[in-house]
Parts: sequence; structure tokens; C-alpha cells
Amino acid sequence: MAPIPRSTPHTAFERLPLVDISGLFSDCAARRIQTAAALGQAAAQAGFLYVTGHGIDAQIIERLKQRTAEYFAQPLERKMHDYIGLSNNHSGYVPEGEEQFAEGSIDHKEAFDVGFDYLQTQGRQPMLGANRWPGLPGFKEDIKAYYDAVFSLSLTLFRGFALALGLPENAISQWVNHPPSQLRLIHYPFAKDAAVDRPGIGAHTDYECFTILLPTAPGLEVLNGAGQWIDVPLVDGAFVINIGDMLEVLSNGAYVATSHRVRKVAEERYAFPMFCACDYETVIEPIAQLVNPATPSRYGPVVCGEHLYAQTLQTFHYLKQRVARGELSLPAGAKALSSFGLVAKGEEACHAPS
Ligand SMILES: O=C(O)CCC(=O)C(=O)O
Ligand SMILES: [Fe+2]
Repeated sequence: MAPIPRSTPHTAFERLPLVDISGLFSDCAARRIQTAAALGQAAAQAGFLYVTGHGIDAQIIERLKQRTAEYFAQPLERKMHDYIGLSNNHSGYVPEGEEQFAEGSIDHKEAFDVGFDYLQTQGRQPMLGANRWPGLPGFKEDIKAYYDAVFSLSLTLFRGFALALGLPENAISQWVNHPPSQLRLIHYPFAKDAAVDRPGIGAHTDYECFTILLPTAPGLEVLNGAGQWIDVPLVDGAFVINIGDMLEVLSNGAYVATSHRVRKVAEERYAFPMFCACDYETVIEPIAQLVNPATPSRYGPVVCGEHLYAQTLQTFHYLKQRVARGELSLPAGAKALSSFGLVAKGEEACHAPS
């Protein structure tokens, strides 16, 4: 799908807006609506914002950071026991170079991908099943505690975005029961004397509805409406939220997926994006109430899980090999990479995985 003009262009913001979302947890509908309006305004103007008042326990966050640092400090051969290519549902360790968006471009990062941990046998999908957990003591418990906390926050945000779009509060969250939403634990090593100066992650938009990101150091940059890359410094106690391709489609372009990238790190850095999707079989297309003669439908439908899987099949080495060997094939009508969202002109266009 060719990029289309934005209905709501991003502004030339110089810093990300900050929204205190504590009002979304209120029993008072008027307060929820008021807070949702602030959330919607930031989503429309920048597509990227800080949120405070999210209610996630600081200890859960501390333990996530600690377990992640312990995990990546292990020798490579140990981490390769958890190699993502050994899983049936795309969870596990992602070594540097495993994921490639364009020939020759390798991001300087390693990751561990954690899925919804869907334990039922019925309804399993390529990106929805039981996680491949490493044996490291405490890892599963502490990472799962963070996943569950952020998943619950995502439901509150789904309701907030629905309200902000003038829809019933459950208009989107009704499709979020056991989605292929992935939490990535990312490690950007700092190699002061590295011969090759490689960026952390090239410019991209995220595939899903939105991402709840926790970074541990600066390095993230976001493209504003004037085409400038804006720094995202850390704000104590805040998460960074960004709109992804699928909320752009559901909102019929009211919110636009914002391009972002991670520059070459100046210190060791970790980042924890939680990519918030809808259930696998959800048809992602502009929500009917947002389509009218003044704002006709701007996007065709895609099936949520199939779209994520198709993008992943085209970027992960182990999956590309399985496709090449004829063991797997792209879902019918799969879109090429970078089919949604608007990426920086002249930048290598790529999408982050999910
Ligand atoms: O490391 C970060 O701050 C952002 C990571 C990111 O954009 C991604 O994984 O999609
Ligand atoms: Fe991203």
C-alpha cells in the first residue's frame, strides 16, 4: 500500500508531550474522557508521548532491568540455548544480525522476545503459544510480572484511545484478549573502540497499535512534522508511548505511526518495548464510525496476526531460511515491508519486529 497523505499532520514538536494518565483509572466517566482527550491530542500532534500516572510498581520495573542485565551478561553460547529459531511461536533469544530489514544493514543490538505465553493448545498461532523461557532463576517470574503489568496498562490505554476517538470505551479493547503482543528485552552493547559505527536501530514505525516503551538511557530519536529528528531524553518514572501502524489504520489516519530510530549508543543501553496488538484474527481496518463522506476509508483491511507474521517472516533469518526451504510460506496477500506508516525520506525504511 502506498503511503497516503496524513489527515492530521504531526506538528513541528521539539519535545514529546507528557500526559498524566491517572485519570483513565478514575471511576468518574467525565474524568476518563478528559484524560483521554489529552492522550488523543498528543497522539494526533506527535504520535509519541510520555505518560506518567500509569500505576506500575517501581519494584516490578527494577526486577525487569536486573533480570535482563543478568540474562545478556551470559556468554553467547549459553544464550543460544534459547535461540528464537528453536521456538515454534517466535519467542526467545535474538542474536545480533538475526533480524535484517535490508541486505547489509545490521542493527547493533541483541534481544529476547517474550510473547503472550498462551498455554492452551487450541487457537495456537505462529506468533501465539507458550514462551521459550530460559533456565535463569527468577527470570520467568520477574519478566512475566512485568509483561502482565504492562498488558493491563495497555488495556487501559486501548480504552483511552477509543474514548479519545469518540467511540465506546471498549471499541478496541474488545479485540484484545490473547493477542500476539510481544515484549522485547533489548540490549544495545556499548563498544567504544568498535571498528564499525553502527546505529542501534534504523528508522522505522512499529507494526502494532501502539508501543509502551521503557528505555534506560537516551538514544531514541523521533521524526517530527517538520522532518527533524527530536531527542527523547529519559523522564523519571515515565513510559514512552508511540502510535503504530495498526492504530493508524483503525483510527482512519487520525493518529499516524511516527518514525523513530536509535542512534549509536554512548553507553550500554537497554530498552523494553511492549508492542500492543489486537487478537490474531482481528481484521484491522478503519473503525466504521470513523468512516464517513468527509473522511472516507483510507486503508484496506489486514488480519492482525497474519500481518505481524508476514512482516516477521520477511525479517528474521531463521524464518527466511524456512521460507526459502519451502517449509513455511507467506500468508496470502502478505504485504511487503514498510507498507504502512510514514518513514523519513531518504532513510532506510524498515519496521521493528514484533
Ligand atoms: O530502543 C528504543 O528506545 C526503541 C526500540 C524500538 O524502536 C523498537 O524496538 O521498535
Ligand atoms: Fe520501534
